[in-house]
Formats: sequence, structure tokens, C-alpha cells
Amino acid sequence: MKAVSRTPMRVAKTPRVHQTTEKQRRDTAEKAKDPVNVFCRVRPLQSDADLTSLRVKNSTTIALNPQDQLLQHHKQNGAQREIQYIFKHVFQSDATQQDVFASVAQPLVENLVRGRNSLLFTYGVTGSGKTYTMTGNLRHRGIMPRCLDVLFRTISDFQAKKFVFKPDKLNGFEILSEEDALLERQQEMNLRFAGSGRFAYRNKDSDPEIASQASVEPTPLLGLDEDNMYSVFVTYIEIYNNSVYDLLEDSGIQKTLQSKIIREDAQHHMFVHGVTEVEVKTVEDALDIFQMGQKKKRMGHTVLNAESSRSHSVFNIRLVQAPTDSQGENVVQDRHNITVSQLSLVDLAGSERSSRTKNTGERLREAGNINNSLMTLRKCLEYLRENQQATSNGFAPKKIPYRESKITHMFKNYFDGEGQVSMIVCINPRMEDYDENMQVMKFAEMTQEVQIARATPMKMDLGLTPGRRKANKLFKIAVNNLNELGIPEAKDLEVDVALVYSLGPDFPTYQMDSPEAEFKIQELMHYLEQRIEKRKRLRGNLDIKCDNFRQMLMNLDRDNMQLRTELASLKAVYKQERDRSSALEKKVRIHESSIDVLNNTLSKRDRQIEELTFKLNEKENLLTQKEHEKEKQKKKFSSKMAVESDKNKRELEIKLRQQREKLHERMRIKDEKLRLVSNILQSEDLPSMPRSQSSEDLLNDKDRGPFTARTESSVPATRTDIYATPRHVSLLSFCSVSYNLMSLNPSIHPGRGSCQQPTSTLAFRWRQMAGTSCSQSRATRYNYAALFEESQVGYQADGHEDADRARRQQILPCLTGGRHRR
Ligand SMILES: Nc1ncnc2c1ncn2[C@@H]1O[C@H](COP(=O)(O)OP(=O)(O)OP(=O)(O)O)[C@@H](O)[C@H]1O
Repeated sequence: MKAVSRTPMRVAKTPRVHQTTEKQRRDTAEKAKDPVNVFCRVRPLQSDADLTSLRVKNSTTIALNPQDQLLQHHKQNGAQREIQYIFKHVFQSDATQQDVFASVAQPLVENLVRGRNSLLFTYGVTGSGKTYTMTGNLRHRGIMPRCLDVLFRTISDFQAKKFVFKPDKLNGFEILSEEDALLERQQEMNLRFAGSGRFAYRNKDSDPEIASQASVEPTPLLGLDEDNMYSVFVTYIEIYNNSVYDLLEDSGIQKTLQSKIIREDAQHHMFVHGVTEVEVKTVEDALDIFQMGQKKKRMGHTVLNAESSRSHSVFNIRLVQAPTDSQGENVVQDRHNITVSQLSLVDLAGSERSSRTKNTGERLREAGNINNSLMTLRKCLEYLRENQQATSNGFAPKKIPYRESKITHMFKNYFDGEGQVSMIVCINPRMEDYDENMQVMKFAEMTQEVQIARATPMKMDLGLTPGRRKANKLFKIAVNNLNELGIPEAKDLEVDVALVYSLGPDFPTYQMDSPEAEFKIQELMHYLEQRIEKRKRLRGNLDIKCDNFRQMLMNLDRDNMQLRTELASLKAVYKQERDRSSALEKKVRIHESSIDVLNNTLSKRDRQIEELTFKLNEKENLLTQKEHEKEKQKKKFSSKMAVESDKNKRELEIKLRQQREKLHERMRIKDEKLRLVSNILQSEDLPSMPRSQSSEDLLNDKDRGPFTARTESSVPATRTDIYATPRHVSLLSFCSVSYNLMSLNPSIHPGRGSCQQPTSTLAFRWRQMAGTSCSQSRATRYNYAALFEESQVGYQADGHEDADRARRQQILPCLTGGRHRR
């Protein structure tokens, strides 16, 4: 059989050595392109009895024999007309998953770590092993879990804490402070405990597939920048009937997923707007998320009544990295330093033609959409290839119809040169799939001819010392060891990572015997130029820094001089102030001692005042008690007095009334008698009293007593003489009447000195007078008159003045011989 070689790859010519300008070199570097890496994987036949139209010739070539020719070959064993296809690598049916991963996906994960984007998709007819290759199964893990595994093993010691990098929902990331990240972690933990978080359902033992997938032992990748911090984010989307669905969306109770739109971010990168991006810290986390998406996919398809192979699945792994600070401990808090790289793993839907599947209705529409999207993919790649040729021939390039399909729209950037594109063509070698396989081969052939512009490394270089993180780590270990040894100076040590210098990242490894040597040399030149540039820049920076430092030293010297003079003057001022303050201190001490004395006195006085106040209070209390008692006594006494006085008053009134009644009776009798006396006296001739002696004299004589001075010269001789004459009888009658009158008033009359003698005394005197001197002389009569006057005074006091006055007017002239003066 004649082999027709359809090698799409061209062997690169040996580069001509020539002098190139700076611009030319840059242009060459800018124009550097890589072909789409197309691999082929042949799945094993289902049974040994199956016929095959495919033969793997070597590690890069397969041959397809047309069905009729194959039959002919069997019959005639004659000439062969097979078609050969060359790939980057062909995996035979016995190739393991690890073989596929190591050749195809591991370089892409390295790209990811280095900050480059990569797209890997599997293409082939239904049942050709696309999902098997990409995801694998329980025992044979596919590319995706292996990528995650090797990635996490590589970055495990350099992962940032969760939520230090946070998606900004616009395809970018922001850096949170340690505190904010901690808060977010706490919130997530609370949600987990509450059972409402995204991972609330998670149970590692529940899915043996995940547990087995987690146990792998790949070697860590090279090319990791150990001075960066890393975080991994995953998204899982599905494109079904040309609509994009987020398989990690928290859709709640509703089972249908909302379709998403594809948008362009500020850097013109395409992204699914509002897609759920989950930060994962372990392979288990990531596979959990994947399984969750798978469940959603199944659920969605049940609703849509479709099968898994009828949609394109895209599992994105995004690696976010940012440089650490000068000590290599924390992420530099500037979102501009963030580098985001992406590895998109795409499991395309089966590429068979609808005529073959004989689908109708909804399935036909699905198949149509699938074919449309794959056709658009083919078209885009075809246009890209044509544009390459057109540009080199000077023709205007065609517009690539990325927007005609979601899958091409989403990965537009990859084809435009924002990352490396790889494809695994899955082939089912059975005879029935010959035609479909032919189509797939054609597509693969065409795809390999597409050159994709090489993405420039996107990593940020802040010029910080490389290896600072490791140096800091080692330094800390050393300090800990010193501390354990009991060396006290250890804690004062400070790491100086700035002592390590570097001109840039390590050189990439090159193999100069490859057909791409020219390109690699150019790349090497580019690296060297970068280094030279950097060295120049560093030298320039150093010169500037030296100048600045010199200037700073001069300024410092000048400032130093100024400061010295200022210091001298300040010292003099300080001395003055110190003297002044010591004098003031002395004064203060004196005042303080006098204040102490005064305070002592004051406290003494205070004590005295307290004692006196206490005494005073006691006295006041006593006084108050006494006053109370006095008041009580007073009240008691006054009440007694009132009772007594009432009683006395009543008794007195009663007595008075009785006396009055008696007196009235007697008065009436005496009135009778007086009337008789008056009659008698009027009928007799009484001797006149000498005018030289007034009634006052008579009254004054009474003090001496009626029977003392005046009776010296005229004392009667005998008792019988007195009663000898009728006049004397009359006088005696009068005196007895007067005596009787006086005896009627036995009370004492206060305020009248002449009447203060008791009535009994008067009565006695009357009796004396009657018995001794009444009949003797004129003086004796005067005494009678005085006595009578006295008796009248007693009458007046008794309130009988008016009645008696008339009687006295009658009696007194008789007694005084008409010379009595009122
Ligand atoms: N290389 C392989 N080794 C062993 N088994 C394989 C291989 N490739 C595929 N298979 C098996 O073939 C079957 C179909 O494979 P798979 O589901 O991956 O096909 P597919 O291309 O994804 O189909 P669809 O387009 O319908 O999704 C699976 O049972 C899988 O285990």
C-alpha cells in the first residue's frame, strides 16, 4: 500500500546568522507563534472481533484505510491506499491515562504556574473516549483530576490563605487584607455549620471516586516562583444548544439553570458574566466542586430530556498569584501585581453528523446546534489558517466568526494569541466510525496548521529580591534553633534578604537540535536582551541612588551643623532654667513645710470643733428634753389651775350668792333699825364738832387706834357713866348698829389700807370702844365717825355704794357735826 503522507508540520530551516536591529528582534519575538498542538488518542476496540480501519504507524503517525479498500486488501492482499496523519503525538490504545497527562496536560499546568493561559479540548465522535480522557473514571483518572493534583502538590507550600484573593465578578481579582480574609473565612465557616453553604452537603466518604482520585503521587512541577503566593479558583460551565449554563450556580430549589452571557473584561478577555468561581485549597475540594457540577448537569438534562454527550463541558482552573513583600511573608497589597492564568479543559460534544445518527425532533435540533458550534470552531480555525497565509501574501485578513458560536466566542482570546491551544483527537478505531474519523482527521489536520501567537509571560516582576521567602523561612528556622540553644542575642537578629541579587528569572531550558532552534535562539536573545536591559536599568538606578545618597549625606552634614549650634544655645537656656527651677523647688519645699504645720493646726482645730459640736449637740438635746418636760408640766399645771380656778370660782360665786342673800336680809333689817336710829338722832341735839379738826384728821387718827392717843385725857370713869345720858345711849345704839353693819361684811377688801384688818378685830375694837370711851368725849365721836367711814368703805366694795351713800349722807353729818367733806 502506498502511503500518502499528509504531514501538516513543516521542518523549520536552520536560521541564518545575520545582524538584526533591535526593532527586528522585537518584531520577530512579537511574531513568534506556536502551532496548535494536536494529539491523537486511539481507544481500544470493544471486542477483538471488531474490524478496524485505523493503524498506528508510530508515535506520531496513524494511517486510515478506506472501508472498501480494506475489504479489497483482505481479498486481494494487494496494493494499499491508506491515508496517513501525523500528530504531535499518537497515543495507542494501550496508552495509560498518566501517559496522556504527562505528554499533553503537564506542560499546560506548567504554563499555568508560569502565568500563561492554556486551552485543551477533546474532539471526536460519540463514544470515542473524550470524557474518558478528560475526566476518567474511578480507576483511571483523567487529565482534569491529574492536573489539579499536580498543581496542588506544586503550590501546596505557597498557597495564600483563603479569601486573600477575591473575584471581583468582572473576571478580575482583588486582594483582601489579612483581617478581611479572616472575616470571610469565618462567615464561610458559619455557613458550613449552619448547613446552608455551598459545601454543606460535602461528605468525603460518600463518594469513593473522589477519595480514590485524591490519592495520586505526581512529581511537583518546575518553574514555580517561590516568592509568590497562589490561590486556585475553579468554574464549571456547560454549553448546551448554544446557551451557556453555570453548573456551580446556587440555583436553590428551582432545577433549571439560567443561561449566562459572555462578556469582555477591561483587558478584552472573554468571560462568562456572573459565573460562580469557587476558591479551592485541595484536590478534594476541587473534585467535590466538579462532582457538584456533574450532578447539576445530570439534573438539568433530566429536565431537558437530554444526554450528557449532547453538550460541551468547560472546566476552568484559574491560578491567581501575586508577589510577596520584601520579607516574603505577605502578599503585596496591590491588585495590579496580580497575575491570573487559566487552564480551560473542554470536553466537546460528539462530532458525528446528524445523517448518521438519524435523529429527529429535539435531538435533531441538538445535533444541529452541536454541529453548528463545531462547524464554527472549524470555520474559525480555517479562517485563522487562511489569514496566516493571506498576511504573508499581503492580503487582507478575514474576520474570524468567533461570535457565531458560544464555544468559539468564549475561547476567542486563545485563538487570538492569549495562550497555548492543545487538542486531543479521540478516535474509535472500529470500522463503523471510518467516515466520522475521516472528518475528525481532516479537522485535526487543518487545526495543526493554525499558528497561534505566543503569549507573552504575564508575571509581574517588582524587582524584589528573588528567594526572599525562602531566605526568610531559613532565617526564622535558624533563629528558632539559636533560641532553643539559649542564645539571647538571637531575638535581636533581623533578616536582610536584600543581600541576594538577581538579574531576572532563570533561563528556560533549550534543545538546540530541534527544528525550532532558530526560534529558540531568537527567544534566547530576547531573554538576554531583557537581562541586559535590566542590568542597565539597575545600574542607572544605582547611580541615581548613589547621587541621592550623596546629596542626602551633604544635607545631613549641613543639618548636623545647624543642630549643633542649636544644641549649644539650648544647653545654655537649659542651665538657666535648671537654676531657676531649683530656686523654685526650694521655695516650694518651704511652703510645703508651712502648709504641713497649718494642716496639723487645722486638723487639731477640726477635732476641737468636732468635740465642741458634739457637746453642744448633747446640751441641745438635754435642753430640748427639759423644754419638753417643762412644756408638759406647764400644760399639766395650767390644766390643773384651770380646773381649780373654775372650782374656786364656782364655790366663791355660790358663797357670794349666799352672803348676798343674807346681807340683803340683814340690810333690810338694818335699814329698819337705821331708820329708827335716824329718827332718834333727828329728834336729839348732837354737839357740834370743832371746825379746826377735819374728817381727814379723824381718819388719820385711826392709824393710831381709836382708843390710844385720844383716850388719854378722857377715859370714862365707869361703865355706868357711859349709859347715863340719852345721848350716850343713842351713840351706843349707833355704834352697835355700825358694828352690826361691819359684821355683815366679814370679807377683806384689798387695796384699802384702812380696811385691811379683819372684821373680828374691828368688832373687838368696837366692843372696846363701846365698853370704854364711847360716852366720854367728842374725840371719841370722831373715832366713831372714822370707824363708820371704814365700815362704809367695806360697803362700797361690796357694790352697795349707791344705797349706802344716801344712808351715810344721813348718818355722817350726825357723827361729824355736819363738817364731813365728801
Ligand atoms: N482509552 C480508553 N481505554 C479504555 N476505555 C475507554 C477508552 N476510551 C473510551 N473508553 C470507554 O469508552 C466508553 C465511552 O467513552 P466516553 O464516554 O469517554 O466517550 P465520549 O467520547 O466522551 O462520548 P460522548 O461524546 O457521548 O460523551 C466509556 O465506557 C469509556 O470507559
